[in-house]
Amino acid sequence: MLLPEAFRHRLARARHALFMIDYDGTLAAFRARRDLAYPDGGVREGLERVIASGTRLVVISGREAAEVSSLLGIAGLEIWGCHGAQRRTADGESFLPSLTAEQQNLLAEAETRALPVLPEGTLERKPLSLAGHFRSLPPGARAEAARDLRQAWEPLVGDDGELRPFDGGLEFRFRRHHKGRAVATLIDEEREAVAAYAGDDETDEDAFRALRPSDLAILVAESDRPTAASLRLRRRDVPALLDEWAAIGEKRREGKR
Ligand SMILES: O=P(O)(O)OC[C@H]1O[C@H](O[C@H]2O[C@H](CO)[C@@H](O)[C@H](O)[C@H]2O)[C@H](O)[C@@H](O)[C@@H]1O
Repeated sequence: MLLPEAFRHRLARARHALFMIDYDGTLAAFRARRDLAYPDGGVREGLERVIASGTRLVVISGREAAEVSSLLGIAGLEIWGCHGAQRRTADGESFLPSLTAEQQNLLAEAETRALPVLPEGTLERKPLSLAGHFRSLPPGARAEAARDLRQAWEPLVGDDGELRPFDGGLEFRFRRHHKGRAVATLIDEEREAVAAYAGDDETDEDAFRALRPSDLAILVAESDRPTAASLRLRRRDVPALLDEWAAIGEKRREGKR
């Protein structure tokens, strides 16, 4: 059993369940080619089983939702992309907040500053942010690219724009778009639900901190590190975690019949 016993009991008795989970580094291994980061074995089946067991399952990713959707290829999956600012419903309808003219100018300026310092093909343009990726660079060039990009973007940091490191890169984003906000919104929509969030990265710490004390924050990591999560699992444990969660829901459903 991977879930703490007290949480298992709460989940077994819950009338509503909410499971929020990150994509890269949690459901899929990191790859130098972002378009090839397909889910690990057993993940698709596990997610489908969780949904069928009656849980509201939401994937919350730094990527645009459509990318996660095409990598996962699961019909009827709710995905909140762009660090949770973009909402894609289970029906595939997508809602993206618009940027102000000032924000659009800031993003354009960030792109202008990034292009001369980043090797070709390492800047990812997203609807609400820009991410510089260092994973595909030779080890010796990574620190240099990270330093140069930080220096290029630092003058743009202010009340609105911020720099956030993530596993393998650095992102220029807007402060109000973060996973903690998405989690707070979902919990507000599902006040009665027993909830959990699982993720691996620095950006997932925002999500952990937005949970209620009775919810479960799961860090997916190979070794310990400072975190707001109370449980740590390895990525290879994730399919079993999904199965365990689904089995509890299935039992709850059988009990209701
Ligand atoms: O919030 P997540 O679902 O964890 O997304 C975080 C970022 O994931 C992607 O980048 C990461 O995965 C790539 C594929 O394995 C890898 O090449 C890169 O080094 C990783 O940082 C995605 O490209 C970003 O937009 C997401 O913010």
